[in-house]
Amino acid sequence: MALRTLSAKNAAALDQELMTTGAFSIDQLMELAGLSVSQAVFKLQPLSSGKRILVACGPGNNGGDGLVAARHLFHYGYQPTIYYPKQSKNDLYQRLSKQLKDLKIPFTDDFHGAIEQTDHIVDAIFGFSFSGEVREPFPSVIEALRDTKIPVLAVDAPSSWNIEDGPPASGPGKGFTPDALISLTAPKPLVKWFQGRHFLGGRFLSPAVAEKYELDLPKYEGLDQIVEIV
Ligand SMILES: NC(=O)C1=CN([C@@H]2O[C@H](COP(=O)(O)OP(=O)(O)OC[C@H]3O[C@@H](n4cnc5c(N)ncnc54)[C@H](O)[C@@H]3O)[C@@H](O)[C@H]2O)[C@H](O)CC1
Ligand SMILES: [K+]
Repeated sequence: MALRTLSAKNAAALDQELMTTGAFSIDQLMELAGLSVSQAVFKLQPLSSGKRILVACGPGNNGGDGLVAARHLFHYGYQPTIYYPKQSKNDLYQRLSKQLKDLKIPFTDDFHGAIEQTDHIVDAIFGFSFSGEVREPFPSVIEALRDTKIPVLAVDAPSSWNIEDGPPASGPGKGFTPDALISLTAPKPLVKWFQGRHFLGGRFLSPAVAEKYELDLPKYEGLDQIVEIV
């Protein structure tokens, strides 16, 4: 099933529309995005195969999705660890971090040490607003994601990939091919170059918005917040 894609520009416009005329708040959208990420982890990494999940969070909303996912994962019985080197002062991210600290979920500054002690990794570093060369402190983190044998689930985009043009031809992300991807609301054009397991989240889109942005509304099963694209 090849779903229609959403450019970075239209993804930002759609989010703005949901939060204005659509009357959603960013907290709601991020909660639903993070919940869908947690469900993808549950599908990819059964609790019986290892509970340790390293969640790498970037400075924007992609990172926020990772923080939300970590909270849900804790409640499912996983042991998340957070790497969040560029913490935003924004109230929403502060509250999401506080919720995790109240659950005694560890935050680490040592990504390279943490990657040796995890069963699965969530790449919530950059989403549809990534552009240009990867800036510090993330180049060595992206290299570690590229080189590790531990499975990686990328949130909305493999971090460092160009949203329209896919994998970078140079830099730390050259050769970074995560095992799985969860696209949020709609796949971005980069999925053309992605070959792993692919999930879609965003079970809140109205038929009218889907039609306006020319998106496919997939058939979600039961209580699922995700659907696997096969
Ligand atoms: N509709 C949905 O399903 C929702 C998805 N969400 C997620 O939000 C991201 C997009 O979030 P945004 O804040 O616009 O941007 P990013 O997180 O992708 O990144 C911005 C952040 O990164 C910095 N940055 C950009 N380029 C670089 C670079 N080359 N080097 C270093 N740092 C860089 C930039 O300065 C910002 O700080 C979307 O993909 C979804 O994951 C929302 O949760 C809402 C609902
Ligand atoms: K990402």
